[in-house]
Amino acid sequence: IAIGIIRSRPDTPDPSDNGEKEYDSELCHPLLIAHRGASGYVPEHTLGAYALAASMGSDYLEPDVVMTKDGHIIARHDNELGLTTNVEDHPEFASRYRTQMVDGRQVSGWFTEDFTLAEIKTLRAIERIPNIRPGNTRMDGAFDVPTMQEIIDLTKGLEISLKRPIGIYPEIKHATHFQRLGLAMERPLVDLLHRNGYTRPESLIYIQSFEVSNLKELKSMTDLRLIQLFAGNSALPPFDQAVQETGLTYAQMATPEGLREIATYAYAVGPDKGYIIPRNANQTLGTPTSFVQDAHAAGLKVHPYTFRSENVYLPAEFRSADPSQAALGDAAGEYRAFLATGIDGLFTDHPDDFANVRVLLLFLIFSKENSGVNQRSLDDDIPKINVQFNDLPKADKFTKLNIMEEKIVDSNNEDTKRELKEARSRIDQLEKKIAILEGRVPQKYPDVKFLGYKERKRILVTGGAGFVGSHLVDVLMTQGHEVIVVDNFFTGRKRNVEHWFGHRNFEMIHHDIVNPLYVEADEIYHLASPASPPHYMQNPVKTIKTNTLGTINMLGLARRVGAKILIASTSEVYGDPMVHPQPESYWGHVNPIGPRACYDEGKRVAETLAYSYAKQEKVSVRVARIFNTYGPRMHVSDGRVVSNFIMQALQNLTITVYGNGQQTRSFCYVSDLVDGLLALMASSYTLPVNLGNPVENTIQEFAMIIKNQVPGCRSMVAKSAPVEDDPQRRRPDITVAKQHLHWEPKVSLQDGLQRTIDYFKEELSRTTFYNNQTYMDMKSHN
Ligand SMILES: O=C(O)[C@H]1O[C@H](OP(=O)(O)OP(=O)(O)OC[C@H]2O[C@@H](n3ccc(=O)[nH]c3=O)[C@H](O)[C@@H]2O)[C@H](O)[C@@H](O)[C@@H]1O
Repeated sequence: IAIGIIRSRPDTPDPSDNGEKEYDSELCHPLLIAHRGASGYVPEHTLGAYALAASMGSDYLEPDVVMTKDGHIIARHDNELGLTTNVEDHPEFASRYRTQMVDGRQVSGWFTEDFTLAEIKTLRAIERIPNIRPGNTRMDGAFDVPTMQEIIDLTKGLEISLKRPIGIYPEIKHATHFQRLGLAMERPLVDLLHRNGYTRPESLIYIQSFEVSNLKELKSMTDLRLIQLFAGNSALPPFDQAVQETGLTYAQMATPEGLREIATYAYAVGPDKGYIIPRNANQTLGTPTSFVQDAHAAGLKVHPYTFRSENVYLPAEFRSADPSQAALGDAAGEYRAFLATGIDGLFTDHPDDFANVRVLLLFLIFSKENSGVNQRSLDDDIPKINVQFNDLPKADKFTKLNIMEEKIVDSNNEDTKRELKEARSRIDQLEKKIAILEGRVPQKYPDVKFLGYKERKRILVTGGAGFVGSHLVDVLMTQGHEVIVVDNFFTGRKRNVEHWFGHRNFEMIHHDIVNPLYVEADEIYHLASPASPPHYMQNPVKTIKTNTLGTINMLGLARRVGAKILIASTSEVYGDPMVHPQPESYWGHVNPIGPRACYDEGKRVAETLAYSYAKQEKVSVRVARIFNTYGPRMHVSDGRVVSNFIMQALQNLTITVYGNGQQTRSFCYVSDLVDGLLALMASSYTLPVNLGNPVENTIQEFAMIIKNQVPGCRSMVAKSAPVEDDPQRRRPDITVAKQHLHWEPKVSLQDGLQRTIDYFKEELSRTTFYNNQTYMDMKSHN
C-alpha cells in the first residue's frame, strides 16, 4: 500500500520531468475523492457539501455536471431536479413536470434542460435519501444549486484557507442525451476549465464519463486527465455504445484487452467496487479479482466508487449490530479490504472516515519505520489497527490518535512534527464539525405503540405526504402500524412527514401512481390527487389521469395483494347541488365539460371503478366523500379559501371573496376527518359515506369569522369576480356516518381555526425565502 504525505504544490514545473512523472504527487495517497461532496453529512452537490469535504481532508471534490436550457454547467447528480431540489414546492414550475427517456430509462420529473440558470437559482437543494440520512434534511433549503464556476471559485478559495492543493473531479452526466438536445457539455466544460487555468495533465482535474465516445473526443480537446467509469451492471453497454450498436459492454472493457484500449484515451478507470471485490450472495465480500492488476498493467490508475459508511451500503460483515439501515457500520473494515487490493484512490460519501483510516495507516508507517519493522509485518498490523479504530466510539478515535501522535512526535524530526501538528489541527476542526452535525440528527420520534405482528398491519397511503394524508399517517404510525407513503410531491411535501424519516415502521416512496406500483399491503388509503381547485385546474389532464389511471392501479394492487382499499372521493361529486343538504343517495349535478370537470368527473369515475372492482373482482372497497377540510399543513399557497383568508388576514391584505359571497360551505377540521376515515376503513359498510362537518356558513360570513379571529387584523373584505361553476350551497347530510360509523365531528370551527391560524403564523415566521414566495403567490391569487 502506497501512502503519501501531504506536501505543498511545487511553484514551477520540475525541469527533470520526462513526461512520465506520477501526477498528484502533492496529494496524500491513496486519493480521497469526496463523492458529491461530503454527501453523507450535507445535501449532495452543494457548496456546503464540498466545503465540508475539503475541510475533512479530501484531495478531490466530485461534482456531477449537467446543462441548463441556456447552456450553463451546474452540479446535479441527474438532469431530473425533483429528487434533489424543492422544485415541487414551486407552483410556477408545475407545468414543466413531464416524462421522457433518459439514457434508455423512462424518467418523470422536472429536467434541467427545461430551465434557465436564473430559474434554477430560485430552487433550493434538498437531501436525496432522507430515510438513510435524516440529519441532512435539517439542511434542506440551506443551499442553492451551484454552477461549475462557483465550485471552481470555492475550491480555489479553500486551497488558500486550508493551505493545501485541492482538485476537482467533474463527471459529465447523460452525455449523449445532452448532445442530442444540442447542449453537448464536453466543449463548454473544457473551455471553462482551461479559462480557470486548468490546462495541463498535472492540473488537479479528472474528467469522468460512463460513456466512451465523449472521452475519446475529449482526448483531442484537452491535455487534462480523463477517467473511464464502469457501470455496476457489467452486462450493460455504455449508453453511447448502445445507441451506436457497437455491442461493446462494460464486461468487455474490464478485460486486460479492454483496459489496454481504454489506456489509449484515459488516465484512470472508475469501476463500481464490485469489479474489484465482488460480493457473495449473502452480501459479504468475496474474493478480489485481477481488475486492479490488469488496469495497472495497462498503465491505468484505479479509483473505485462508492464507499459509504451506513449499514445499508456496507458488506454484511462490516455492518453494525444496530439493525437500522442508516446506522454507521465498520467503514474502516471495508476500506482495509480494498486498500489491500492496491487501488490508487476511491470515491466516498464520508470523507472523514477514509481520512481517519488513512491517517492511522500513516502513523503506523511512521512508527514502524522508526522501530525498523519491515513492510510485511506492517501489512499484518493493518487489521489490528482497524480493530482498534472500530472498537472505539467515534469521538474517542481522535483521543486515540492524539496519544499515538504524541508518542511519535517525541521520536521524530522537525518536518514530521510540523506535519503531525497540521494533521492534529485538521482533526480538531473535524471533531467540532462532527459534533455540530451529530447535533442535527433527530434524536426522538413521536411515541409509537408496540403492536404484535398479528395486529400490526402494513398500510399504504397514497398522497401520504399531503395535507390530509400526512395527518392520517401520524395516527397510523402512533397506533404502531407499518406505513408506506407514496407521493409524487406534486402538492405533497416531504416536510409533512419528515418527523418519521428513518423510523423502522416508516417507508417513503417517491412515485407517481399513474404508473403501476408493486408493494405488499394489508390496507390502502388512496388519497393521491390534487384537491385545491387552482391546483387541479392547472393540469386537468394530469388530474384526470391520477383519478382514473391512478385509481385503476391502486384497485389492481388491492386485488393482487388482497388488501382492503379506501378511496378518497369528494363532495364535488354532487357538483352544484339541487338537493340540500346532500345525502349520499343524491346523484349530483355536475357540468361534464366545465373547468372543475377534471376533478369532479375524475372522482365520479374513481367511485365507479371502485364498485366495478368490488363487483367483478371482489375487492373490498370503502368510499369516503370528503367535504371541505382545513387545518395545519395546508400549503400557504394552497389556494383554497381557508388558507387564502388566513394568510390574507395575517398580513393585513385584502380578504378576497369570490362572487357575492352568499355561496355556502361547511368546514371540517382535519383530525375529525382522519377519525372518520379510520372508522370507515374499520367498518363493514361498503357504500359511499359523507365525511364533513354540517355547520354551514356563507363565504362572506366566513371571511368575517377569520378576520375577527386574527388579533389586530386590519384587512378589508372585498368581493371580486365569481368563479365559474362554483357550487352555491354545500353541507353534508351525515346520517349514514353517524349510524354506521358512530362518527361525527368534535372540533368546533373556532378551535379548529385557532390551531390553523397558529400554524400559518408559524409558517409566515419561517425564512425570508419562504415568506417572499408566499407573498408573491398570495398576490397572484388576488
Ligand atoms: O376544501 C375542500 O376539501 C374542497 O375544496 C375544493 O372545493 P371548494 O369548496 O370550491 O374549495 P375552495 O377553493 O376552498 O372554495 C370555497 C369557496 O370559497 C370561495 N373562495 C375561495 C378562495 C378565495 O380566496 N375566496 C373565495 O371566496 C370559492 O369561490 C368557494 O365558493 C375541492 O374542489 C374539493 O374537492 C375539496 O374537497
